Amino acid sequence: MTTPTGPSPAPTRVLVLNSGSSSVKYQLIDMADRARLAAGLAERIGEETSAVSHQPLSTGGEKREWQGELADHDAALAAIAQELAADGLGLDSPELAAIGHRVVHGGLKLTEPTVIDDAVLAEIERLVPVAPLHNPANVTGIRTAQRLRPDLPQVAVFDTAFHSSMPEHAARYAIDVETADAHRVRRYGFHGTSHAYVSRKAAELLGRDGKDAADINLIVLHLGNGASASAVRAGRCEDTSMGLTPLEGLVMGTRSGDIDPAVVFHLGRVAGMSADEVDDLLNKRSGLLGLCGANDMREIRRRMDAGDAAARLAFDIYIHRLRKYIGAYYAVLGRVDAVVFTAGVGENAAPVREAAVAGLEELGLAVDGDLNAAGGKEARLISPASARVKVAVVPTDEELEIAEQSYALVTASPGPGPEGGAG
Ligand SMILES: Nc1ncnc2c1ncn2[C@@H]1O[C@H](COP(=O)(O)OP(=O)(O)O)[C@@H](O)[C@H]1O
Ligand SMILES: CC(=O)OP(=O)(O)O
Ligand SMILES: [Mg+2]
Repeated sequence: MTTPTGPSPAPTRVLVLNSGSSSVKYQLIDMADRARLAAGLAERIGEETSAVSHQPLSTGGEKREWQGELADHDAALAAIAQELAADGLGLDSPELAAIGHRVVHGGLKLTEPTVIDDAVLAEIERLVPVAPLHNPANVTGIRTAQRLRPDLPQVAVFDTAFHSSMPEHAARYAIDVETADAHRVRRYGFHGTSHAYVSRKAAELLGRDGKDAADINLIVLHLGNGASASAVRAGRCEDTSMGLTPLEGLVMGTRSGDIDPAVVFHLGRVAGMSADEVDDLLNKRSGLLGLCGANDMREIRRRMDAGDAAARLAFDIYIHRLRKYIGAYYAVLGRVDAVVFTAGVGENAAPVREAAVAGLEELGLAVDGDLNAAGGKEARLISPASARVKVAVVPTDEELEIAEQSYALVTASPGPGPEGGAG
């Protein structure tokens, strides 16, 4: 007897890897129905107290936690692969269509989702100096994934891509043009995958109120560990708060955001600090952490409630900067339909949202106390019904967006694989 063997169905699953300096977030998504099959996080990579938490979503099983030592990203990906395999979703699965990687800096050349070949990987590595906290981890994640599945297309989706539409007057620093061009010193912007996804979801939300998506102006506030604001007109970025690197702009968990560049020379001349030491200070020992010793907004709120003056001041500085950007982008856009909060702090911290727009009724901005306090996982409005400018909370989903873009690319290519892709 012979068993009928039809052509095997085309693979539809995408594994998304978001590799950070000491963590890897991952999701396995089936693009046939956008079902999330598994999600998890490997953290504290390189320490003795590494941990993996894995959510087996396809089986509805219990979250699994593992603790031990993950020496490096290779070890972390091996642990992730093992967790997936335990659910029958191993990396050797023929149902995998692609592995999608979040890559933070794509520079001037890489502005579209791209199948990764040697030249693309070399370009991502070349950009390490302008994304020192992120691109090295992205490169490691890609190399490890390539080793595990050399046959699969590996797709890079860039944080900088969405902002490549910024007009020249927003993207250029006011410094000597020849020097800037010789070294590609300009504003690139980051968190673009999130800003793009959230802008689209916010337009859908406002569209239910009868707004025309092609005429919606938004101020999007992505407030996570890293934080950035963007001014979006009809789905295109007009300005964003991060610049050459993800250090410019808002006050962040451990990054200073905007600072007089002369602070750098001053610390060099007066404190004898090297460029690398100042880099480390501004990226890793500043922001909320530098101001009050904590970078988690939950911890800062707890300390404020207990009367901690340093936590109060850190919060006030964070909010002051945020309000300056709301004002600036209001002026950039001229007319604003909504201010949109997203990411860990933006989605969860009602006091941050309230303080960010407090007293701005003259600009048409206000939040409703009850709506703001009510939690929820759905995109929602938190402004009073009468508000001229809406305030919204829109959960971001960088992983789904990366999966969408990766899958679209590999299914559009003539023959999926590095030869068939864009580049
Ligand atoms: N319930 C909450 N209240 C206040 N802040 C929160 C809450 N939940 C998460 N956060 C904040 O979100 C931050 C992480 O945001 P996230 O978007 O996950 O960041 P990243 O992707 O950069 O790691 C944490 O540092 C924490 O301050
Ligand atoms: C670009 C950036 O700041 O990313 P993250 O918020 O993940 O650190
Ligand atoms: Mg994030």
